[in-house]
Amino acid sequence: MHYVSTRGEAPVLGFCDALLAGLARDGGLYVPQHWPVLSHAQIASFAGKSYWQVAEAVIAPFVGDEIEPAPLRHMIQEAYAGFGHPAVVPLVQIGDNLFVQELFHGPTLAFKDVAMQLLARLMDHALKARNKRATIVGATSGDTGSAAIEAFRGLEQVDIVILYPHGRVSEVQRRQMTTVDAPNVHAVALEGNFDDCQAQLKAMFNHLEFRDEIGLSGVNSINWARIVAQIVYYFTAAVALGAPHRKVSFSVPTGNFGDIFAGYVAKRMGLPIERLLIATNVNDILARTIATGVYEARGVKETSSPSMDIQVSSNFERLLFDAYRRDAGQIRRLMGNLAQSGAFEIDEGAYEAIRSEFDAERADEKEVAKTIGMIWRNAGYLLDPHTAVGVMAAWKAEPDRRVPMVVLGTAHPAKFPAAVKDASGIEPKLPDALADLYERPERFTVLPNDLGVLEAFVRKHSRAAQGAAA
Ligand SMILES: Cc1ncc(COP(=O)(O)O)c(C=O)c1O
Ligand SMILES: N[C@@H](CCOP(=O)(O)O)C(=O)O
Repeated sequence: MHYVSTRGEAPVLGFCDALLAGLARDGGLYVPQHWPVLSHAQIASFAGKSYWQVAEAVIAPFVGDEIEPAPLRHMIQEAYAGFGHPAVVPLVQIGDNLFVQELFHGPTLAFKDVAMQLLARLMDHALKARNKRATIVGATSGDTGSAAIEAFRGLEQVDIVILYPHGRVSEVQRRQMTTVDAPNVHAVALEGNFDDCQAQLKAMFNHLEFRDEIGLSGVNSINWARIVAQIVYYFTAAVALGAPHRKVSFSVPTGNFGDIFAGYVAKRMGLPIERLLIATNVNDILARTIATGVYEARGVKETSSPSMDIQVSSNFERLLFDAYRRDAGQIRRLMGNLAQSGAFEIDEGAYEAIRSEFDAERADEKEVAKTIGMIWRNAGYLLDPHTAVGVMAAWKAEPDRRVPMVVLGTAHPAKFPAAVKDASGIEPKLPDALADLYERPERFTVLPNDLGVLEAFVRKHSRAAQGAAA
């Protein structure tokens, strides 16, 4: 399998090089040259299989012959062995034809662990095979950062710097990033919002000299391998509910568009998904885009679902690339408009292609609180605010739910205890492994939203830049 950039001006790479590259050198995102398709019989055969078996079948076509089957299997098995539920990502019914897929049984209690636990193993494998070191820089609104730090801490081949928006993540999220005592981990509280963190990260990738000097790699969903690992749970959920003989819809709490894009890929691979519902909080750029065809960034508002307080949704570029029939020139034009004027308009044919696959709904702060309270009272189930956005969107989009609707449960309620308690009266408890989180000492550096300062910090902590032997 080969990977091409959505902007068409970067080298075509194999899986491991795309994995280590993160963002393409032309500023675009890597996507596979074609979508692999699984047969009806193959999808049907997933029924009753363990999570790692389905993961192996779904992920292997994207890896091709770049990693031998035995080590790939071993990495997948190891990645999910530590999850706190035997089903890894169990389904829970919370209403008529309404389910939550709990993606938060990994070590940092958010769906990011599902991909990050595998990504760290894949990167370590690829770096060792090349006898190389990498410096990972990640941008986070809270969950990617903690999952990445947990997955990469102590790894000999990598140094990791995580940029999070100062004062705009929950206390649990912050402590998960700042209390890890490992010499290769560096948490930076950036004076700005998540979009600033992501913009600085992309600026580092686009500064090619710096990128090469530090061996820059990425763990955000701009990295194709993140998306690959997230495709798997669409298959396990749908098959548990009767696929491929029956269609299933998904409501996905959305920010950077990575998680729902994984659902789109699952559909391209042959999974019978009826609708993909983009669920946004009041930072609703994607809901507005689906309604009007105009993608227009506005100021970010702080909400009780901080991980979705995002305006520029990186992975939407991957969808546009498909919707424009893979015309990279069109993507360069749209991204140029976005950089220049903060907006672009999607042409009619591409807009129709997007509308044929996606719906979108938005939930405001009152609706999120109401949803958490109602589901607690009616189903005895505690939602985190991000998942609550997904449930409210599902109610709005499909009140009668002809087909089963799976809401992706993207975080454990204990990551956002204040918001959950306000809405339900219940204070969710952290699992035992994190019970002393509030007592652990914190270690982080506050830095201004300034590329030069950030690059100097990263360079100082990069063993690759200092020429340390791998
Ligand atoms: C808890 C939670 N829910 C939803 C999202 C949105 O996912 P995505 O950015 O893949 O759209 C995020 C962050 O990415 C998150 O951390
Ligand atoms: N919500 C995310 C934002 C970054 O998203 P990613 O999927 O591109 O890593 C977070 O929690 O950091």
